[in-house]
Amino acid sequence: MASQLLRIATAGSVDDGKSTLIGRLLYDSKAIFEDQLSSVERTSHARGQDAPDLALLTDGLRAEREQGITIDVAYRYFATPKRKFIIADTPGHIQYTRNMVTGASTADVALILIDARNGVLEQSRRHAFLASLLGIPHLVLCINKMDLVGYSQERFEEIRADFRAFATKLAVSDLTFIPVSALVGDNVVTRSENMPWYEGTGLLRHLEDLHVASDRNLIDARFPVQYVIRPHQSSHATLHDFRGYAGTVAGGTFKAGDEVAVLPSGFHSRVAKVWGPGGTTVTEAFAGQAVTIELTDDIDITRGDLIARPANRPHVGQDIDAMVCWFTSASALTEGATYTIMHTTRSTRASVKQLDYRLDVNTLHRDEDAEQLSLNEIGRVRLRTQQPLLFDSYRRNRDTGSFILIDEATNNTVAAGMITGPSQSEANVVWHGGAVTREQRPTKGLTVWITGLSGSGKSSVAVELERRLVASGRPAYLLDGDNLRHGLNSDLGFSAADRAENVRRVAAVAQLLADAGVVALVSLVSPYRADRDAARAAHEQAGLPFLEVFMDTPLEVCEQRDPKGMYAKARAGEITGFTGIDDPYEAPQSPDLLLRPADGDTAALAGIVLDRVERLGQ
Ligand SMILES: Nc1ncnc2c1ncn2[C@@H]1O[C@H](COP(=O)(O)OS(=O)(=O)O)[C@@H](OP(=O)(O)O)[C@H]1O
Ligand SMILES: Nc1ncnc2c1ncn2[C@@H]1O[C@H](COP(=O)(O)OP(=O)(O)O)[C@@H](O)[C@H]1O
Repeated sequence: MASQLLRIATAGSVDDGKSTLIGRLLYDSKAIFEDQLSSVERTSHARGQDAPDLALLTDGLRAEREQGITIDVAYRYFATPKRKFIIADTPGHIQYTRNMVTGASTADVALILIDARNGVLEQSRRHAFLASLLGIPHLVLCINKMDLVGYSQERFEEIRADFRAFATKLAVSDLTFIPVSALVGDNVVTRSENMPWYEGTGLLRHLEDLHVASDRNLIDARFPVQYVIRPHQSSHATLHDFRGYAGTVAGGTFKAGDEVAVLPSGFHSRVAKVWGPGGTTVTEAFAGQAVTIELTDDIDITRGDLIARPANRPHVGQDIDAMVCWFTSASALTEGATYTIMHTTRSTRASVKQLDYRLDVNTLHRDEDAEQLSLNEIGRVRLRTQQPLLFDSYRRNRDTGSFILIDEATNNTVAAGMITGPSQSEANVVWHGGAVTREQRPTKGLTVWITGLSGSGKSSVAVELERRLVASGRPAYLLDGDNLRHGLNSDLGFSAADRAENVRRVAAVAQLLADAGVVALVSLVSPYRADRDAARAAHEQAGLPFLEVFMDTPLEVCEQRDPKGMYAKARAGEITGFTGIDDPYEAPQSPDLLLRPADGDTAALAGIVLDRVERLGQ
């Protein structure tokens, strides 16, 4: 593989020596153009300086930049024989949050500068926090101006200990400290002879050797469709019938032959071909590559849809929890406000249902009474979108996990957001507590969630459980997917989005029953892991026990039983998207209970579940 590109974000102010450090990297690695250098040398000379002022390399650029208000982040490219680098240089002025978020959201590594004389300042903590919020996997702390503290090892150790104490509260997995002097050149490109006590590598060497391949998410295949190339659109005769989907791979890989699911419709197909930018086919497309995908079937796909794997899909939903950074002083984020949300290739409207808290980035304190987010402030919000989004958590995927908010009146970008996950219940809505507490109720409720293929025996076990529990005096109630689809869920079909909604509603009803002291017995195919996980999370958040029972009956057995003749119809093509046949079933990875036909008949299986329920207490 060609030398891997490293994306670097820098944080720190001019005073910390950031510009000089970048200049030093470019200068000592001979990565700057001759004309730039001679201009810097001339200017330095004119100012009576002997050595070139390396800060001019980046500051000159900044001066140009500040004339225009739109470009806040400058990207510098340089290369060594080992690697190519892009540095996002974000000025440390008032718009720091915005600049850091825009400049650093794709970074592999963040360089944070600390002036050795000043030690860890609020600003250093803020930058480190932002880097961790943005999910930048590697953090390099350059303790700069070591020449001004007599190259003191003690001072270096002191700053390192101080910063480490703060960093334990952050989600940073790789933290490196390098003592440098950008001005003199110590430990930037060449190892310093002034600090023999430092046994690590210099900055450039560290950046060259940084292993980032494993940081990339190669598992979750995601392809947000940017535009559809329709048949007859091309005048080229051979392309006359061509229908392709253009976009940038946002995770995992895509290659011809891959089975895919198109969301939100849930239709399945296969990748026929993957076209690269040059108009030739490529064997495989990776995250970050712009390609056109051709499928074997003609499916109705529009911009904003997403192609994924049948057994590995993003969340589909309208209720989203996210951390949001507010960018503008012209307005503030408040509950109830509505914005345009741009998420991957989809845009829709989003309203702020709730501002959970505002975060003090210096102390990491959460202010739950906050009523708004102003310029540079960060907080957690709950959003409701008009159309469902197809998303992952930002932690899992930076592309499908991030969005921006646009003010509909001014068309300005007012915020960037990082999705933490689907909204975790209505627990934060003002809940009108009744007069009776859960403890005061005569029985303790819980939810038994039985998942499995159609015909796996879910209903049989659930019916038997209900009978036995009620006979023993314990209130229990069966929520059967089939039955609920006649009433509560009669508006839902079997697309991935509808199934997600089906599961969400049934989980909400189960939660109410469990809260009331009833054993809610859910019998639902619920084929997607993410949906079941969300049901569990909602229960856990509300402090209610949740028991996931997996009816692990092999497909062949279910198909043989075929009590309603559904499998026969699915095989005959009379029903499409039937779970197990041409729709996926994502088996639970760690269910609370796993029941197999070999474990006994319905009565025996119900007995196993009952045992577990009784062990949870009354
Ligand atoms: N396309 C498709 N896929 C799966 N199942 C289908 C489909 N179409 C109809 N049915 C019948 O509907 C029952 C499943 O409904 P659920 O509400 O449990 O499904 S889901 O949880 O929303 O996936 C299920 O009933 P059970 O056999 O009781 O599980 C099926 O008989
Ligand atoms: N443990 C079992 N052993 C043998 N047959 C079973 C068992 N459990 C259920 N069945 C039979 O399998 C069929 C499907 O069961 P059902 O409970 O309706 O499944 P599901 O609710 O998962 O669709 C029924 O005909 C039922 O009699």
